[in-house]
Amino acid sequence: MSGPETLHYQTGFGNEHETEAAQGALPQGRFNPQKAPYGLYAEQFSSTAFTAPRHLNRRTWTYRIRPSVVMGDYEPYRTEQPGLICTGPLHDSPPPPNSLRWDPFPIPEEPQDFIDGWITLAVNGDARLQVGIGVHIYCANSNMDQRFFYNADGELLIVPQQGALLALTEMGRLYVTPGEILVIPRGVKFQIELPEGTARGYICENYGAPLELPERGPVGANGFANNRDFCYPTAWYEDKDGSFLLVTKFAGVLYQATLEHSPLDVVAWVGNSAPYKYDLARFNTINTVSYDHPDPSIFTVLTSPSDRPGTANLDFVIFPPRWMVAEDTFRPPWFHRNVMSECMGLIQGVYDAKEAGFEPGGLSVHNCMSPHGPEAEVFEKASAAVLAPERYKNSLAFMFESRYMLATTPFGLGALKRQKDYVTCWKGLKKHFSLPPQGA
Ligand SMILES: O=C(O)Cc1cc(O)ccc1O
Ligand SMILES: [Fe+2]
Repeated sequence: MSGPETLHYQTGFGNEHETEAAQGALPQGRFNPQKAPYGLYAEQFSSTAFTAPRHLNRRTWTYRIRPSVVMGDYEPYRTEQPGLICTGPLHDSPPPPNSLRWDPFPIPEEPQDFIDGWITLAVNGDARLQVGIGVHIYCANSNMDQRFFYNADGELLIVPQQGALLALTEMGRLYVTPGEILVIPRGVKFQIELPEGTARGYICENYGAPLELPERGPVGANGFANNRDFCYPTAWYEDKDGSFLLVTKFAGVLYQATLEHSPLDVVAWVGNSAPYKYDLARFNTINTVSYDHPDPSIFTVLTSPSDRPGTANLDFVIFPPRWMVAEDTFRPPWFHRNVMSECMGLIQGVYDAKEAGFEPGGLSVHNCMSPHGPEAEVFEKASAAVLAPERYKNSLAFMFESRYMLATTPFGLGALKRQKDYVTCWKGLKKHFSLPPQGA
């Protein structure tokens, strides 16, 4: 097993990293010399168009034992389990204006690896147009065995909630635990192992532009997620012949192809497109020290911009442990209606707007313009609270926020884990209105 202690990382978001698992494997001074060192093949991996502006351009040169084209043809994916992976658009499922919430899904009894353990709950946009997101959860109890996966439909933002993940990828290995996130670029081949035997968590599949760090504006040169805290793997490879499957999701359809060698055969690489992990505890939280509850955009870790300025295809926002000091302020999230569609999950603890019914591993969807906010008990309590400085401890919630309305999958709508009475958490909000007596 490769525990956290044996793995080394290179740090710096979007840096041009370079790494070799065998000394001298990385060509110097050019990317594709006539003969690459040690008989390796050079292969470029492009995550943005060749012509994307320099500050957005992402590509990596890999030096591998065999080029990726050494593989069988793709054919439809064969599985005994009916798949629960869906991709936008969902033509027969209009996005619901009702707010939705699910209890956590259980880890299955039957063997299920990371790929077969995907359940899609909501999607928007259109993967074929590279617009929108898919929201999935995963519940797994087996390592991916003799098979590898890549997603042609988007980048994967993986948010573990329970159990560590060991991601074996073309660019190297990453060990990721709850409280950390893992981002795997579109197209990178990988295998997930479960060092603790079981794992559960969330996946946001980003069909749009690769996630990037948000602007800091007047906050300045530091703060929020700092570039140096993003960890990229060092080169690692296996020179393994055998009988393997490469599974891919391409325009919403799963395919498989045979491989006679492990595709994790990159001995050296250089570039700025690679999987990375980030410990959410490193987030430098910035908030009010005077009054009012600021918009949660102050908690944005990563953003996938759309073509409309400031209006994201996907914002990944967290609600980390922090001090609350706002004076004369209703401190929990306010009641609101938002043009952006919100999908929330909970990694641990209790979320300040919802003290009951929103469990770690659960998920909620509050769609475009659908009203939501603190539940009745939270409203009463926070309206009467003594406003001393208070530390919000041991709690970590997050939000996938998108400009596009979220459609719920038929499985998600029909799931026993869906709380059919979610709306009743606001039923107890009483009328408090009264004017002072006339002439008083
Ligand atoms: O709906 C939610 O709980 C997420 C949220 C949190 C917050 O602090 C302000 C606005 C918002 O949408
Ligand atoms: Fe909200």
